Amino acid sequence: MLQGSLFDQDEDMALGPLTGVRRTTLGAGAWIDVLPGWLSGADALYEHLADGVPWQAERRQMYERVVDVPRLLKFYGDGRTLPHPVLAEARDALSAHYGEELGEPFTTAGLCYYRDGRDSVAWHGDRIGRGAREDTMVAILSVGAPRDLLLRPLGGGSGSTVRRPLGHGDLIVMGGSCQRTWEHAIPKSTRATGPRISVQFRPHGVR
Ligand SMILES: O=C(O)CCC(=O)C(=O)O
Ligand SMILES: [Fe+2]
Repeated sequence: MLQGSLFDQDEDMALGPLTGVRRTTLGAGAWIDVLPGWLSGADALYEHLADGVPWQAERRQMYERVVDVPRLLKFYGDGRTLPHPVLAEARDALSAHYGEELGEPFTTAGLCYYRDGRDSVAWHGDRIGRGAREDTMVAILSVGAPRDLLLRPLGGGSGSTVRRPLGHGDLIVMGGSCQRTWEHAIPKSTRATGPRISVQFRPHGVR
């Protein structure tokens, strides 16, 4: 459960204007846009998603072993009804704000549930789809406990790692060549860490 005292339990859920995003150029054609507190009143969304999404535990082949994926997942493809109306509002606001630069709308939503600090996502780029070849954007809305998102240039060594803490209601957008020239990760945390849910909005064919 979230600690009520830390969060805005009674605040109305509302998305702020995207005009407040701040862009950081990472290099090699990659950038990130950050907007802390994009969604206010995010407690209700966290609770709704934690309880209401049919979360899936997945297992993946890793070399000769099958291992648990260290987070729960649920993917909503193009045209699927999202589990809360504010997520459709968020997707449409992102499409309106970035449409010209991106050249297409955001259409899918991937949800991840990090139950505690042991859950994580290893270094990767979102390169299953077109992100392997083309510039694109992946926009992430974070709710629940804060976790760090790390970014590093592909093959560039850990000296150039960028750390962006993502808190309750925060938005980060990875853009340009970020998925193919950089990698990102949510590292495990050894500190007592509450649960976090992230919602990744992507265009059609990016995964
Ligand atoms: O949880 C996050 O913020 C990142 C998730 C991610 O990188 C992914 O699902 O591809
Ligand atoms: Fe990713």
